[in-house]
Amino acid sequence: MPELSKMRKPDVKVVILGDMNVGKTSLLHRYMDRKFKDTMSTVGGAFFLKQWGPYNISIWDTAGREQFHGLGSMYCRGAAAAILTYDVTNWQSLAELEERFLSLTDTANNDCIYAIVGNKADLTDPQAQLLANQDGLTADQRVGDWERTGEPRVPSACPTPPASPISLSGVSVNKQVSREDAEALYGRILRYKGLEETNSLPADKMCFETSAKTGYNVDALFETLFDMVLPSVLKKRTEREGSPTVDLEECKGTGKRARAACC
Ligand SMILES: Nc1nc2c(ncn2[C@@H]2O[C@H](COP(=O)(O)OP(=O)(O)OP(=O)(O)O)[C@@H](O)[C@H]2O)c(=O)[nH]1
Ligand SMILES: [Mg+2]
Repeated sequence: MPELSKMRKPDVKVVILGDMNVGKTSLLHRYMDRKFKDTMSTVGGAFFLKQWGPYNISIWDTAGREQFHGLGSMYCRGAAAAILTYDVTNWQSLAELEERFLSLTDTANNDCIYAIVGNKADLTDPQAQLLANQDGLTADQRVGDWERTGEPRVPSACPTPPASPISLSGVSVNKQVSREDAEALYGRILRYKGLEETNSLPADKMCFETSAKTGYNVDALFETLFDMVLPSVLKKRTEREGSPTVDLEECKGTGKRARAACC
């Protein structure tokens, strides 16, 4: 792990928000460490550093618990992208994004981009679950939300756990939020921000369904966003260095899988 003191200041900031238990920390672990790990409910916030080509991206994980709500706008300050995360099996977690988390992004950059992410797709989507079976995960790693050990949590995914791992033929259980619901929320976010839909990134590109557990769509989420924030990175760097020109080719396709530091 690179020493933080030797690392350059991050060029751009991405923040992940959403209700407790939706899987924000798990998504970050899956992306950064390539693993689905046991998590503890986040206290305050934490950040990860990702090297993306020649740039450093800081990704801020936040706590979904109500008691840390006051810190949210601080974590969003200066963000170039916000990942608004819900749990596809929990309708309330989508509603909370609008009711509780959207206003926190008032401190983000004016040109901040927004992704709406429905996590835990492995619980509802055969394709997302299939990856788990192909991944060579152990039965232990495949256990669901409700069976994990560690700090007790209030399970929001399902009121009652299934008796056995969900079979591919029966995975459409408990899906409470459709893509259309997420896309409709994206439209409302644009309106809240005073943005025209026609001049903004389209909803179908900015709404993702992911599984931190199987890895489904996780790389696509982060890497699509990183590519989208590059103009913001370049603008910031130009402002900082006072350079009138930037080389857009410089940042394409290099070091995409570079290891990142986290703390
Ligand atoms: N089935 C399934 N469970 C998941 C997935 N992602 C996370 N979980 C489980 O959901 C629970 C909460 O995950 P976290 O990543 O800690 O959730 P969080 O959003 O960071 O929660 P806070 O830190 O409290 O805000 C844990 O039991 C995870 O194992 C997923 O993609 N699929
Ligand atoms: Mg967390």
